[in-house]
Amino acid sequence: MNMTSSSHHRQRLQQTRRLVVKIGSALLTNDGEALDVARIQGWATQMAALMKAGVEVVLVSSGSVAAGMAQLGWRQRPSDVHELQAAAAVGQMELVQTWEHAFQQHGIRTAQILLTHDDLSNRKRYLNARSALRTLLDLRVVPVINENDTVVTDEIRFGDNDTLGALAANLLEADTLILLTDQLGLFDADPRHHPDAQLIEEALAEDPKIRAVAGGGGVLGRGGMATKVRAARLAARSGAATLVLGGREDEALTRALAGEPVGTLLLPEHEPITARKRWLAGHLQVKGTLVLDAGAVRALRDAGKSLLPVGVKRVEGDFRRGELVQCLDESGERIGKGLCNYDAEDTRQLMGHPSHQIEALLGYVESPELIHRDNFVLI
Ligand SMILES: Nc1ncnc2c1ncn2[C@@H]1O[C@H](COP(=O)(O)OP(=O)(O)O)[C@@H](O)[C@H]1O
Ligand SMILES: N[C@@H](CCC(=O)OP(=O)(O)O)C(=O)O
Repeated sequence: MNMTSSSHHRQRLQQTRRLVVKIGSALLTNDGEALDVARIQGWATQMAALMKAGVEVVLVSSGSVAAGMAQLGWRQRPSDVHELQAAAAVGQMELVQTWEHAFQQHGIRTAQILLTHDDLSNRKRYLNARSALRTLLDLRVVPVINENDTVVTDEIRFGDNDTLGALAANLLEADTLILLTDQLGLFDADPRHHPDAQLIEEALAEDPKIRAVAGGGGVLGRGGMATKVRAARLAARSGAATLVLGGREDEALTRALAGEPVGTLLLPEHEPITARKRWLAGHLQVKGTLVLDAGAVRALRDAGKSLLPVGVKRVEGDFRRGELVQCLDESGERIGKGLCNYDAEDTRQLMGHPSHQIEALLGYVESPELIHRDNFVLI
């Protein structure tokens, strides 16, 4: 196994700013019993504490089919897709109410987001989802994401919210994806069938040996470790580390983000910044244009610096904070692209001004730079 020095990599979990937590069906419903409300409250308490410490939290919650089955008194997961969809529709109501109630105890609101994989491969819907989710995070609301089971057939058959968790991590450039599950992590063989299997503490998400040990899941969720390992590879594209973590352990989330050696950490091959830049270069569509003066072009191209508002001469397009913009020199040649820390209107107000005037011009300061160098790629 491609083991790496444990403590060093665990530290990156302590630095998590934006976290996606995905919780599987088996865990949420205590292996198919009704929703485990006490545990849900426990996880909400841990997430609320993380939010108070400044971490942005996005939740991907499975469990609609399993909760619906319990409510309808079905003991066996039906194979008929329409019955699965009916169970999901019933269960989703209880699921979101339970999360809303659990977070309410901490003065935090939640929002229901139902997505399909198709939504995230369609450019326009992808950007819509991204903007809505970013706005919710700005409002300190916890998005509770699940698949839109009524309109899909493949996903509901294969039950794969692990992938949805990874896509959410890509979409929001999260630094950490936690897959909470019913095992302590990824083992070198399925512990349900091999009681002496050993927990893998750390590996590269791309390691082929990791793929080989990951088997399918139980009867409720079904994705198993195979979809978790694939999700870790997807999340690694945008630089996120994935932690497969036992959700039944006390304070599992709190301990993991304090850097304790719990669960299996699946790391991106490239440093987060390099991975994010590669992903930025290939995966996002530009929403606007900044025309830069010669000094700013030199700072970005030759000195690898961040872009400051003072070096911007013109702003085109209508983009939101955090969206991708391209940077051109005054002759129209493309210099690069990056994520802009201010929306188009604010950027227009700031252009040409030194950063110490930002507060006076806008009444707030998001950051002194318009585009941080970690979020910029040269073309
Ligand atoms: N190498 C492995 N290590 C740990 N669990 C494994 C492994 N291979 C298969 N599994 C199975 O994956 C299951 C978890 O996946 P799944 O049932 O889909 O859960 P979830 O609902 O959390 O997504 C475990 O209960 C276990 O039986
Ligand atoms: N939308 C389905 C997703 C099922 C699913 O992915 O389950 P899991 O493998 O337990 O995360 C549900 O909520 O039941």
